[in-house]
Amino acid sequence: MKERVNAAGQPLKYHFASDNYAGICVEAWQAMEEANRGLACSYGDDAWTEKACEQIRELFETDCEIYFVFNGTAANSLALASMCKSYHSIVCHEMAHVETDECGAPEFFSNGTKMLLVPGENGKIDLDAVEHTITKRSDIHYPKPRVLSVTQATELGTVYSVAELQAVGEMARKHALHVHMDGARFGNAVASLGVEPKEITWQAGVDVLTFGGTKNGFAVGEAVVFFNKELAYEFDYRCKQAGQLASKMRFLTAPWINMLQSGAWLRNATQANNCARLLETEVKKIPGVRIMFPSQANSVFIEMPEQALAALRAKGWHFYTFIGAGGGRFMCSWDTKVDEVAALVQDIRIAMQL
Ligand SMILES: Cc1ncc(COP(=O)(O)O)c(C=O)c1O
Ligand SMILES: C[C@H](O)[C@H](N)C(=O)O
Repeated sequence: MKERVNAAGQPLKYHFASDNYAGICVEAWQAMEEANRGLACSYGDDAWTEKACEQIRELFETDCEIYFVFNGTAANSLALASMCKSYHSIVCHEMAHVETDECGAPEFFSNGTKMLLVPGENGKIDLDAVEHTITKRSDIHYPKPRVLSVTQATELGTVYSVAELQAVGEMARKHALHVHMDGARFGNAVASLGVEPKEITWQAGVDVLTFGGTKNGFAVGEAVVFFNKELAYEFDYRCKQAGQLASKMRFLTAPWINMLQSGAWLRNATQANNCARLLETEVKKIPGVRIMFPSQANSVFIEMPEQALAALRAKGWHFYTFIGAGGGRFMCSWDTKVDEVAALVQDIRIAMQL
């Protein structure tokens, strides 16, 4: 494949663009290869899918319903649509992916549910703002709040603590709301907190989790985990109608078995988080740059002058600046290497001296 270069002829460096840029880890690849043996039932009636569900129930230590879809937008949107009616509203952070980066899919798949946005420091919902949003109106003209959505780890690279999530659950119960957790980077949150998955999900009051595989080293695929099994009613039909029921489901689900059994899901997340910690530590030593949010998962948001950002791009570095409140997002993945962090730090140091 021909190497891509920028306008300055520099090879493009995707190492910190997004964890979506990384490839497939060996454990996921081997699992797909192992599943590629002969014939198997389609549409999820295969042995690998059954085993993957068992493995996820074992991980969360509870009986839950699990479905597998191709990506996180589908996982979030279909999960949210199963948690509310079209005349309801979903309360989420103003920088939530379901609001900013899913192109209206949650509203589309729920036939019109309204997103009600709340602020909050470091990408986490402010519960006073949530309560105000939920209670400020009770008239028939206001889209009735029904779901509280949080992202764990957040879009800004922070992580809700167990206590914070318990407070979210209490708020939801107080106002008869369901709790949705966008867990596109759930593994990174578990690795960061060092807790059991159950502590930051059903034990805190989460009803439905979208559990990310894609960013964790899988080829493709997210698990929609219903801890509140009533909300899973006819979810299979919702997936089918949305074009999210994989005919060769075994290739989505086989990796879940190996990744969870081997612990690779947590190793991968830990590697990504550790690289982000190293990046944050080293960048903090450079005069003139500012770390915008506490880096608690696998991304670091760095504020620097525009000409420094331009100098990094001129050297081929590719990164997003449209997430959060400006600055550059530098996202580590399971495949990030320490020497790649060092190379970026060196180029930031040089860019800041121009
Ligand atoms: C916080 C968050 N949620 C969900 C997603 C899922 O998006 P996609 O549909 O691209 O898999 C992403 C994508 O990277 C994300 O960053
Ligand atoms: C922002 C983009 O949609 C993707 N979710 C990412 O985090 O890279």
